[in-house]
Amino acid sequence: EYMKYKDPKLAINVRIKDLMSRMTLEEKIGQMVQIDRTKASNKVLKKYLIGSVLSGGGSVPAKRASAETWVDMVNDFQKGSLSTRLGIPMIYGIDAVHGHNNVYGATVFPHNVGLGCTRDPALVKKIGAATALEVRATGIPYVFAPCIAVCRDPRWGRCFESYSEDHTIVQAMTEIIPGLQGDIPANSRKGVPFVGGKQKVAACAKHYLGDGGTNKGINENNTIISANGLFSIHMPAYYNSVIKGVATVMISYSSWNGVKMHSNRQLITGFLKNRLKFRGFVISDWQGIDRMTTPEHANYTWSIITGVNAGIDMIMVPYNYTEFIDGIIPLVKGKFISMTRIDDAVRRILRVKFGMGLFENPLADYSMAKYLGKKEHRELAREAVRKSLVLLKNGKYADKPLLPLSKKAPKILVVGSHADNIGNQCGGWTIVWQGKSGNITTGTTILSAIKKTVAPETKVVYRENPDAKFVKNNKFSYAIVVVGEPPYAETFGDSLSLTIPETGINTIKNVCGAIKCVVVLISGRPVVIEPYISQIDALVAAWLPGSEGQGVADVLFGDYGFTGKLARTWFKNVDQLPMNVGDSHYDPLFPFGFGLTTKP
Ligand SMILES: OC[C@@H]1[C@@H](O)[C@H](O)[C@@H](O)c2nc(CNc3ccccc3)cn21
Repeated sequence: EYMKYKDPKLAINVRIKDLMSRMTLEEKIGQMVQIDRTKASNKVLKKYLIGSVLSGGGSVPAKRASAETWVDMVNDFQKGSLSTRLGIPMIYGIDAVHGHNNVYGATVFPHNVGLGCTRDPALVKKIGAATALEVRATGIPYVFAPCIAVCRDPRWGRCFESYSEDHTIVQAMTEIIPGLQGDIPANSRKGVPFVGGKQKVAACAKHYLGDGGTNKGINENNTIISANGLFSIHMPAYYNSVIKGVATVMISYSSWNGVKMHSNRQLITGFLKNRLKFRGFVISDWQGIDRMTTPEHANYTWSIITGVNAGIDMIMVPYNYTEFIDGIIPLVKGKFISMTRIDDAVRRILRVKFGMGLFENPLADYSMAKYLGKKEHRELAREAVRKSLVLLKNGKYADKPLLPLSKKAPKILVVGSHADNIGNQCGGWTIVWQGKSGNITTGTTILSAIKKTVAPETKVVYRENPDAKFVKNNKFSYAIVVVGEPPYAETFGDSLSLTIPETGINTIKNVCGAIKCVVVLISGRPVVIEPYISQIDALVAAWLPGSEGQGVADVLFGDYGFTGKLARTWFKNVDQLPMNVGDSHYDPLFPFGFGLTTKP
């Protein structure tokens, strides 16, 4: 029969009010629960009234699953939610942090560390729009992106997820949010979540607050900084995100001056909700409330009370959802958590779901499958790769630049662990959580791009790690050396040494010691390179370019000029860290903003 909340002609506030008035405590609590897909099913969603499901890094319905398989999985979960008493649709979330990176065949864009070097917010907005289409192709309406961390120490394992050490660049790159969600209508109230229809997705500004400022870059650790420092460096991009209508904000595992962010009521409720007027929902990180205690999960009751009372609206449980539900219900009944707090959380979640049209379009179809890995998106990614490259050295003598390389050299040598390896050029959060070396998805390796770019008569010889004799005795005009960091994510990426693996250094020495070489560095951050600079003729920072390696060859061979500028200080040695632009003591190998250019 007719119920106001089901009527799309009514104002969202009217629909929320009507629905809230009908909901039991169990139905309200269910909306606050997000579980991993491995624990979800049509039956579980129906029985426990779960409001959200996620794919953790690399969690897929099947290896190399097609868009249609994804759609079928999401729809099956959704039908469970739609069959509940009130039929509130669930929202499925996934980390699409550089394209739809969990999905085989999706376009993999450069990671944020490279995008910051483009200084091109309009480009990043287009990347958001393309990503939204590829995510919707798989029936998913919500992404845990963008990460708007301001990484202040490259020893942090997640520094590659940060656009820059300079918050103003991070602020500019929040343009990805209207790309993902759509432009907010001119007269809409600031802070209200906005998602413009079935070709757009809800976004998530993360991780609030100060994730990029932890001590020595230790992941999930302590950000020791004054309130002034926190608000001037780590907060600004959240203003931009809220003004642009970001639908959700994810809380950081890290602490500020010893206080866990997941417990920080002043910053979550006091500032983000009450001062910035953020009206979307706040989501915890994975087991974020468990990790409020040491050891984690040591006092789950306290974690639930403190996390929910701090202002967390949706809990990424993700596995022990019965423990959470059975834990929180008595806490509300016993007034440890007020009904007002629960209603605020549910209202925010419903506002996002109503606002994005999820009640009207809860189920996906196969009509958007064609967007996954679409040629136009790969061309956009290729452009982003071109603009992200930073030329740090171009020839041992200023009047003898090595780049752009000749396409007509008779014979050239390509070497290195990262030259013919899609997995290595994509980095972490690709196909699997940590990323993986090898032929893990579709795309163009740097080697195949080089082969496509040089003249047909040019001979391209590839050796992953040749010895010096081979290099010397084969009359190569020059060598392209592609080496760098292996893929990593989160704590696995934390490094105090910031060296690249020995093999890569070996390759540089063997090759650059014998013939003219251009080193293309694949890394998630500045790494130790100073000791080898004198042996290297030309040096390119390529960051983590993603699936479209053609963009690297486009610029190496002069079809396009180098334009990228460092968005991060390149240190001389790790003893200098942390060292950021503006610091009183600033003695970099290459300063923030540095980047040589070449003419196309
Ligand atoms: O994938 C969901 C979230 C992601 O959006 C956050 O940015 C990230 O902090 C995040 N981490 C995990 C899983 N972390 C984890 C760490 C150690 C063991 C198991 C899981 C999930 N997520």
